[in-house]
Order: sequence, then structure tokens, then C-alpha cells
Amino acid sequence: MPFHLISSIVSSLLRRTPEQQRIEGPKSSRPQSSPSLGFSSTATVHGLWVKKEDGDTHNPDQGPLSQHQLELKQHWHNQPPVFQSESSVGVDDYDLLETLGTGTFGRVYLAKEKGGRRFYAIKVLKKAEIVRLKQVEHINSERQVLSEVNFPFVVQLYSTFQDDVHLYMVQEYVIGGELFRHLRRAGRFTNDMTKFYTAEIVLAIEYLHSKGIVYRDLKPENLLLDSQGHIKITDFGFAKKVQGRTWTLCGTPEYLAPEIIQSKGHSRAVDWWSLGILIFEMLAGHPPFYDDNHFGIYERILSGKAQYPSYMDSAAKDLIKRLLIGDRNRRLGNLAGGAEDVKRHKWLRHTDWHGLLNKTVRAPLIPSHANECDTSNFEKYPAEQPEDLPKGDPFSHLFTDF
Ligand SMILES: Nc1ncnc2c1ncn2[C@@H]1O[C@H](COP(=O)(O)OP(=O)(O)OP(=O)(O)O)[C@@H](O)[C@H]1O
Repeated sequence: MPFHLISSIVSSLLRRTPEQQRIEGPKSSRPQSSPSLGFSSTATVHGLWVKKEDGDTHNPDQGPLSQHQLELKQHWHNQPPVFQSESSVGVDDYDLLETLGTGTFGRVYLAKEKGGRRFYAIKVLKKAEIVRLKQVEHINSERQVLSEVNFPFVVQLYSTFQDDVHLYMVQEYVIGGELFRHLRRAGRFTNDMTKFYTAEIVLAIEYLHSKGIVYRDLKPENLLLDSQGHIKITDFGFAKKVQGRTWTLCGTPEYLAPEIIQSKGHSRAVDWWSLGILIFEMLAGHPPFYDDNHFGIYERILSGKAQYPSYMDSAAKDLIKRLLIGDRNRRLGNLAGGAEDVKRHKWLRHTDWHGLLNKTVRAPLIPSHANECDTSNFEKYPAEQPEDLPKGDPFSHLFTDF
């Protein structure tokens, strides 16, 4: 690879700090990761596109569910819900311990139930910030979607509640940290490791799509590893139940599908596109379309030209190319066979799908942890500074489901 390209990649990855990348929308506070973008007001963004309101219409380019998807749908639909909608607990029932991560609207804390033994991750969001950034719909959607899901590779939400200032989402504590951190530490993953994570993510996408949910923010930052090294998809801030197409511009620049950039309306095909980006990033250590600025990234995505490293497995490359097809009507995963087409691809053909679902397949990387409240797989964050909390709740009518 020419030197100028290598230095461009390196500088692009090093400069992926929120301040430099942010246009508007949710932020990531960690260096070297790209923040998600979410626009919920009509606006021209860098002159490239105009955001339209969300709206569902019939989507002729969305293939029917495969037989396996139907079976899976039935099986997992019959699982008893774990989420407790009638929970009477509040924040006083927990001890908030360390910060595990920060987002645009607040923090995620390791927490322990008072008088209990279990540890949780509690996402604490500031209502005023959510309203200021026009993300009310997304946060309500996140709660709605997460309350409906119960799947081995999706983070479990147990309950939600609120006080005058904050919203709280009590989730399982996923102790192994972000896949992003493990990937940056390793540089890139081996073919077999990548295959393992890809397969679990494919099952999760298949499950979500079978429930009519489009995830829309697949990237290594939103994938956590559990104590046994299995994937847990987290951050459902952009996930949405979609029956046809939707138009909200959201996602992360390097992972945006062409139809989102072109504001054509999008549906579940965008998750298959971002899976292609993710497989590439896991194998190469950097995403296929990169540039110093968002415009450059979008131009490269639309051009569809990616440079595949010579060491990349040819079958993996073939799958990536089929997922990164600009025309969603020809994109693997979005064809008549649905997710089954992806699962039958030669790169994944020998995967033990049932073993994966039952978690009997050993993960390639078991995150180290000394005990169930170990936070060594997360970055260290300074404690939150105490602030004067406003009196009263002008926003209670916006979050009635919490
Ligand atoms: N269930 C969990 N277990 C362990 N850590 C978690 C959990 N949920 C979130 N985290 C940590 O907190 C970080 C922020 O969480 P999340 O992305 O859900 O917050 P957010 O406010 O939606 O962020 P953003 O503004 O980037 O969308 C995650 O990247 C992860 O490191």
C-alpha cells in the first residue's frame, strides 16, 4: 500500500475524536472511535443531504423472511419477556459504582442492587440534554425495542425508571468490554476470530429483523463481549421498528449505507451493509472507506471503491463485496433468502449455528476478569462532578413509558 494511504489511515483513525467528528447528535467520549450521528430535525447537513421526517411506507425491495427466520422468529417470540414493565424500583435501590462509559446524554454505571448480590449496568440519561438534541423519539424507541428483545447476543434490559432529571435503563453488566478496544489492541483479528464474531452478529441481526427491528448502528464500539467472550449488541439508540422504509439520517459516518447518504429511505438492508464494513474492519484493522472528513468518507462510500489487503481471506472478501453492494436490491441479506443467504455463504458455511445459539462453541478470546464486578476491560473515567439539579420536571410528558 502506498505510504500516503497508510498515513492517511493512521491519521484518520487517530483523529476519530468526538470534537473533530461531531456535526451534531450522540457523541462518544473515547479517542479513536467515531461518534454516531442522529438528526431529528429537518436540516441540511454539510450541504450533502436533507433530513426528512421518519415515515413508513411499503418497501418493495425488502425480501420475505426465510424458513429459518420464521422458525427463529417463532422460537424467540415464545421466550418469556425478561423486561419488567411494572417495576417499582428507583435509583435509590442501587449503589452506582464506577463509570463504564459515557455517551451524549449521560453515563453508564456499574451498579449493585442494595441488599442484593447482582451487578448491573445502569444507563443514566439527562432528560434536558435529550430534549436539547432532539433525541426524544430515539430514546423512547431504544427503550421500546430493548424491552421487547430477549436473545443471547443482545444486551438484556431489565427495567427502566426516571426521576425529575434523569432516565434510567437497568441492563445486564457485560463484563468483557467493547470489541472495539480488543480490536484496537490486537490491530486486527484473525480470519477465524472474525468469523466467530460475524456469525454471532448475523444471528443477532437475523433475530432483530425477524421482529421488524432495524438496528442501524453496527460498529465495534457497540459490540460488547460477555464473560465467556460472546457478543452482546448494545446501544439501541438508533434501533427502530420499521415496516417499510424510514428516513432518519443516523449511524456512524464510516458505516453508513449509500441509501442513507443519498437520503433514499432505508430499511433493514442497511444492517447488512454495515456488517460488510464491520467484517472488513475486523480483518484489516481499519474500515474500507476512510478519509480526513465526513464528506470524503461519503464520497468513497458512494464510489464503492475499497482496497482489500492482500492477506485478506478470499472467501471473506467475497462475502464483504456481496454485502457492500450499493444497490440494496442486489445486496446479500436483503434478497429473497434473507439472512439465510449470508449464513450459507462459503466463508460461513461450516459454522455451527446451533452451537453458537446455545453458546457451546468456545469463543476465541475470553476476557480476563477477577470477579463479577471487575471493570478492568473498560477505560477509566473521572467521577462525575456534582451539579445543581433543576427543580421540577418540565419533560415528564415526553417520557411516559419510562
Ligand atoms: N450493558 C453494559 N455493560 C457494560 N458496559 C456497557 C453496557 N452498556 C454500555 N456500556 C458501556 O458504556 C458505553 C456507552 O454506552 P451506550 O453506547 O449505550 O451509551 P450512549 O449514551 O447511547 O452512547 P452514544 O451517545 O455514543 O450513543 C458503551 O460503549 C460501553 O462501553
